[in-house]
Amino acid sequence: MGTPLLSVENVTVSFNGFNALDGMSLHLMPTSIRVLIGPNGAGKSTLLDTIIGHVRPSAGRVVFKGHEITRMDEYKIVRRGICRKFQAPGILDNLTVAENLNLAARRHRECWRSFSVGLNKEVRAQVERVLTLVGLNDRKHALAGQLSHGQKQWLEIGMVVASDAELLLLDEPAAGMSHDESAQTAALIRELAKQHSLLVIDHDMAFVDQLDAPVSVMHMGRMLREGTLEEIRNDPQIAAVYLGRVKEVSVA
Ligand SMILES: Nc1ncnc2c1ncn2[C@@H]1O[C@H](COP(=O)(O)OP(=O)(O)OP(=O)(O)O)[C@@H](O)[C@H]1O
Repeated sequence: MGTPLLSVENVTVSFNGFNALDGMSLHLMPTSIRVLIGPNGAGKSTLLDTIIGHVRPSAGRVVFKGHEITRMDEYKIVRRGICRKFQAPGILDNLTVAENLNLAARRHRECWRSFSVGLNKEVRAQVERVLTLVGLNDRKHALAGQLSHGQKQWLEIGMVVASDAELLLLDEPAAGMSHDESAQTAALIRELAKQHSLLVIDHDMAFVDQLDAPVSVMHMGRMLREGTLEEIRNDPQIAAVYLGRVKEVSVA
């Protein structure tokens, strides 16, 4: 087994004495997808917040590409190659699709090389590559505000990719999408996993099934179980932690 891209080791996060994460551990290999599920309040968002440096753990460590990033400032973690996409799109409605991608690609590169001669050419090439990847080539001159809900989500995923993030943290990327849009989003995530790693929170088991990836189940701030979706579905302990929501886990 190779070296993980990301290791979360025994992390504890407390809010006023309550442990939202309580000795949580998770390892993610390069170019892989991991789905994170768990009942409400299990600590999934807090885990993503901790990885990106938004909340500080009181114990444990987070290691990314061999370097400890625990308690590092959020902007430094982003520069190192981790990017989080929230459920609500954070795109600029009055700019075109290409302009939004251009901003994302440029912002990251200018942090590193303000005086680079080849910057414009490099940014343009990156924008073209991402437009194709997220399937928005024919919408590149459209205002982002005029896109459908699904297209907005793909644009935002594209912005994360344009910023050269190696690890993408996605929070319910297919929420509110039609059946077809969900399927396209799952295909996009599988395509992205050829070059990136993705940690995806989702509650929609039909969507999780399409991702065809290992599933980690969180409960009360820790890892309860890891396995295939099939193994998770057939595990009585997992059905028990979901209480009334057993059906959601067991039905495709
Ligand atoms: N800033 C905060 N201050 C106090 N408590 C918090 C804070 N953030 C989260 N919590 C608590 O920590 C626990 C874990 O919350 P978290 O949002 O990480 O769970 P989750 O698994 O993402 O849940 P959901 O699926 O409902 O989004 C919850 O009990 C929540 O109320």
